[in-house]
Amino acid sequence: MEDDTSSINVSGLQFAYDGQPSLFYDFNLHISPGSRCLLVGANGSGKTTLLKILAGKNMVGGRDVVRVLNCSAFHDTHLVCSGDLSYLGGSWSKTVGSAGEVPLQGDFSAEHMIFGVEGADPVRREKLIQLLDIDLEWRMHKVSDGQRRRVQICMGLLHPFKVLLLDEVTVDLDVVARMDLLDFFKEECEQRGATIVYATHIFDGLETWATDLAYIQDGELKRTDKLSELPELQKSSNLLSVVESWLRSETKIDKKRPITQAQIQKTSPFDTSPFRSSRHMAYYR
Ligand SMILES: Nc1ncnc2c1ncn2[C@@H]1O[C@H](COP(=O)(O)OP(=O)(O)OP(=O)(O)O)[C@@H](O)[C@H]1O
Repeated sequence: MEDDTSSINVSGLQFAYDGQPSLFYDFNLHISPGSRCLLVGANGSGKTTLLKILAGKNMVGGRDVVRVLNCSAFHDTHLVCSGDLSYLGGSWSKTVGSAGEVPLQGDFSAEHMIFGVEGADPVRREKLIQLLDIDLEWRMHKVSDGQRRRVQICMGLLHPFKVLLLDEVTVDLDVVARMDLLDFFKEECEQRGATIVYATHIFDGLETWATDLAYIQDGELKRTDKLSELPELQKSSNLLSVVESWLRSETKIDKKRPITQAQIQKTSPFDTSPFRSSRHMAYYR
């Protein structure tokens, strides 16, 4: 059901890649302002696809299906152009307002990239350059992955976002950069009421950072929890082992599923999709 007070409202989302069975079917998700929500799930469960849909990169249904800040993520392009909605993904490019996708691997300086983002507040820009320890003289085609990532993150944060979607962007960062960045994100949520959805497989330090967690299996939302109320976490206080146990039990259930003769006939030796969920099994019947 639509909830006007949420930053993110997904109601009855259906989505399939061309020629594929539905990845999302009647998918619903509501995230409150100020949340730092971890998006967890196995490889291929749909995290990146969901983040891209939330970022307005795919048209899915009508204007009411995927709402961000009470606007349609796909139709209301001002969300991205204004910087209110920012998406930082795995590829080496950054969507910068109306300039569209900006590549981050050419022979440009870090300064050229960062100062090329229009309308940035100089104080915020300086803070981010310091925080991410960026040398403005770096040439983008000669930097390490972690250094290139810092510039990408800096550009993505220059405008004070209201909703930030992060797809495993801290993976190249060293421990200090990652922890400083997580602190900065926390501050942004607590001081400005910004909302962050963060898909990751790295759980170090996230027990006390995240406020919420959404767990996806094969495009289905298996659970959403307030981290402070997660019963398993109260027992072990280790998010990694909690998520590990969920993912391991997922595999066990799948392995126990019987394989029908029809599936064997319709499946190539390299296609494991019928093993993944009962919904996908139905597709192959
Ligand atoms: N462009 C595409 N065309 C067809 N199928 C795709 C495409 N991108 C992803 N998929 C499929 O959609 C499903 C979900 O992929 P997605 O990348 O969203 O998963 P994920 O949870 O982000 O995985 P990971 O943890 O590995 O990043 C997978 O089965 C994947 O094979």
